[in-house]
Amino acid sequence: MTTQQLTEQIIKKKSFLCIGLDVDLNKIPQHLLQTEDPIFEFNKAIIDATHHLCVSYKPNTAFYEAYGLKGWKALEKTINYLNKNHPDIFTIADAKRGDIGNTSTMYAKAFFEDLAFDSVTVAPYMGKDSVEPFLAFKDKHTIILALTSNQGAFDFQTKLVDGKELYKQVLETSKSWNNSENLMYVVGATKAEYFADIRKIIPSSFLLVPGVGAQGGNLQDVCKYGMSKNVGLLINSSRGIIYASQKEDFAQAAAEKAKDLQQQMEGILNNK
Ligand SMILES: O=C(O)c1cc(=O)[nH]c(=O)n1[C@@H]1O[C@H](COP(=O)(O)O)[C@@H](O)[C@H]1O
Repeated sequence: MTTQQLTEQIIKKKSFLCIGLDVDLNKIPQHLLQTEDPIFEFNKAIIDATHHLCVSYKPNTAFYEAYGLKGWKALEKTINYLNKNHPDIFTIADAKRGDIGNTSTMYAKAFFEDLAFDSVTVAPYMGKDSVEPFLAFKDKHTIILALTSNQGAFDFQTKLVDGKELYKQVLETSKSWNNSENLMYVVGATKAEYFADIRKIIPSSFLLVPGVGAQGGNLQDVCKYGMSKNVGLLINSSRGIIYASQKEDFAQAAAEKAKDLQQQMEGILNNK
């Protein structure tokens, strides 16, 4: 999917919501545990109830890898289900990969070819040759960590290197990489006051913004400082949506939480 097509979906659905599919078997409704594939059944019910309210889904691979082969199979079934039934939805494998070049190529094949995701999250700290193998894939997107939502972001990312914050060095340097038009960036919703500075360096790139909901980030503030001419934002919420209820009505409850965010987004887009 191209960024142009993603923007068209945002305008059509009046939403720039990304729902995080971070499935924890301790948190899903008990009755699903009796099914053959509880992780996939949970995802399918959430997707069926929310696909009209969001433009993207982001399974974090940790929540699948934790369950071994069963978990990876459920991830494969989930991406296949999305690609077959909702090809207009932008899919993100949140895997935070990155390694020496030939290893990154294999990671890229795993997520872009074998699993056919539209994008993958990548840690940029091994530099250009660790990220370019992902960028080489046409119409696929590489979402690198810029300024993350957690407290530890202040350990390194905001430290000055040659007089400039490290995350700004990442933003600036990454623009010179081959196929950098395929880059998107992670910026945490908990860091709203940084968005204006970030937009000075990357005015139109898409930003994946996690941290709304369970981590306390504020949607209005993020949009005020982070929205570009073409919207340029994907706001992620995982636990705040998918665990709205642990009872039989869990999918309906998730849809209500998603609808609440979608309506706020519609209001913001109308006033843009
Ligand atoms: O790359 C990410 O998506 C990510 C980056 C970041 O800075 N902070 C962050 O929370 N995430 C992911 O976004 C999701 C947030 O989940 P909730 O806090 O439950 O909404 C999790 O899958 C995190 O791993």
